Amino acid sequence: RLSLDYYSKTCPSFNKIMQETITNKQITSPTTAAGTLRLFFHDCLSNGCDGSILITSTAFNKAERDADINLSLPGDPFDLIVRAKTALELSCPNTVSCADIIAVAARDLVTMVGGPYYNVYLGRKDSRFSQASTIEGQLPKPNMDMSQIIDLFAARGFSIQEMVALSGAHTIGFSHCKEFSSNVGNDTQYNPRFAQALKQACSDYPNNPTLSVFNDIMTPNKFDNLYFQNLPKGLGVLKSDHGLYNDPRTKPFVELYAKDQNKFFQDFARALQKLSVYGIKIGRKGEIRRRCDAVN
Ligand code: HEM
Ligand SMILES: [Ca+2]
Ligand SMILES: [Ca+2]
Repeated sequence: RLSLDYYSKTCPSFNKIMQETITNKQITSPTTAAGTLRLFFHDCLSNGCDGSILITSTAFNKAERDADINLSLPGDPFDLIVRAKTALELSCPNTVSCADIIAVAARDLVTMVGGPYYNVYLGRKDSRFSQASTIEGQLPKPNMDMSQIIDLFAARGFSIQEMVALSGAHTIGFSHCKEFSSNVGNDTQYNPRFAQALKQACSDYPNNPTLSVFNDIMTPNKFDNLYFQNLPKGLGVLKSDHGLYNDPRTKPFVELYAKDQNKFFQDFARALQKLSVYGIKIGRKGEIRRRCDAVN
């Protein structure tokens, strides 16, 4: 079973090593926080929070991280996990799972950029496989309509309110132009001046696929509720962001979180804590990987 002090005897330096590694990485690469939160979300929704997303492909196996939807995950969070795992293996070999490392890193980074703190229960095991072909349909896409997104979360036990709270993660980080550019011109939900600015920022994106914009133009690096305040003003970036304000099932929660940051923090923390134990493997259902990018 999971517990808060899972490593207190077997790896007493766990907390210290995690904190040092995470702080160093975030200070030198401030985009690590958003990247790690998205990495964690994608790991958990694809076959559970089991580190399956960290495995690299081989000649015989195309792994999850090479599925189309994961190709935009930045390198920094993967690098962070490697650093933490390397340091942990020196102090306490074969003890700490990669799945636990991501869960703690996501929590610490959310807190570090201004968001809420919540407890992360430990003792997850790592998956023994990772296949790109298994994740089709497991992750939301910005062009899905709201019913599809609601159903996708509901199938995993998350309510509409929890889904809206979790989407508040878009208060930090980036989206690449290809994720929204086809909607900007013909979607009236965008604020016209904002649409103009997005078009301009993305004008060269067919030639330059790395072009991207902030998810929250007001406070892109701070975890707060400005994302929800942006939506009624037409300042959402993705079609799915606009959808949250334009669907009667989700709109009341957008309005609630736009008004009340404490409520957003409370609900986000609770929902992310719930997500962080989704589909976990314990006991013999998994292993402690020696390297996070390969099964033992
Ligand atoms: C509700 C449905 C959701 C959809 C359709 C969606 C879609 C996307 C897309 C297309 C991007 C841009 C990625 C890129 O271009 O690099 C993105 C970014 C991001 N998403 Fe979501 N997302 C959803 C929910 C969530 C949830 C629940 C979380 C976490 C709890 C999350 C966390 C993030 C973060 C942190 C980023 C920024 C990543 C970065 O800066 O590297 N998203 N999302
Ligand atoms: Ca997984
Ligand atoms: Ca923000």
